Amino acid sequence: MTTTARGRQKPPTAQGATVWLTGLPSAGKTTIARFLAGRLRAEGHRVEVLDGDEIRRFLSAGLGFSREDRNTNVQRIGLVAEVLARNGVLAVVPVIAPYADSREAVRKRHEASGTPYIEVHVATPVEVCSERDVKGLYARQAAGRLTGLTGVDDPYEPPLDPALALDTRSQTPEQSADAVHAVLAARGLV
Ligand SMILES: Nc1ncnc2c1ncn2[C@@H]1O[C@H](COP(=O)(O)OS(=O)(=O)O)[C@@H](OP(=O)(O)O)[C@H]1O
Ligand SMILES: Nc1ncnc2c1ncn2[C@@H]1O[C@H](COP(=O)(O)OP(=O)(O)O)[C@@H](O)[C@H]1O
Repeated sequence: MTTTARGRQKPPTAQGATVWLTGLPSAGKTTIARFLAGRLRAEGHRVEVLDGDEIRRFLSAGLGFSREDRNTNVQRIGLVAEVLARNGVLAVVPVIAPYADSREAVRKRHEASGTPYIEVHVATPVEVCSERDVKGLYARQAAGRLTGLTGVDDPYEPPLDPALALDTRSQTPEQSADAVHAVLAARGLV
């Protein structure tokens, strides 16, 4: 607590951060984001989950999955996340963000304002993702009804130096979320 000029007690300013969960479709990004957000909220933190699907319905409506459109989508989300995080919110971002240069631009935006940015690679192999196939995208691609699926016939550039890489084959979603929480705790952010 700090004391104001009039002697009133002011709560300490909350420290925000962006946690970006990058990985293939069906890797586990959304599931981990939900578990992590639930735990953080229960601890009293201000949390927003910027879900890729929801963002694409509104903020990024009309964008497709070309390299250019994905970059535009990721930069928009990066801007919103940074604004939230700069103002004390823990912004949790389960978004594929397949290109390293796009992710780097988001990192730089955070660095420019001194806002913590934590990159987590949800490193589920494509074979496991295609078995999970939560939204049926891998089946549609295999049937020739979808092209440009990330990790199959569209690029995914894995992070070279993430704060954390998760092997979701050997963890429950809760364990994966707890591992992300541990990184936040180690950095004094929670
Ligand atoms: N061609 C293609 N490639 C990848 N993903 C596809 C595609 N078409 C639709 N979808 C669905 O779009 C969901 C959101 O994508 P993102 O906004 O996270 O993608 S990106 O970062 O802009 O690349 C993404 O959500 P998740 O499955 O939760 O990752 C997919 O379900
Ligand atoms: N450790 C784990 N972390 C996250 N998801 C997991 C894990 N283990 C199994 N899963 C399952 O994998 C699927 C991932 O789906 P989802 O979170 O929608 O992926 P994405 O958002 O990356 O497309 C869910 O059915 C989830 O229950």
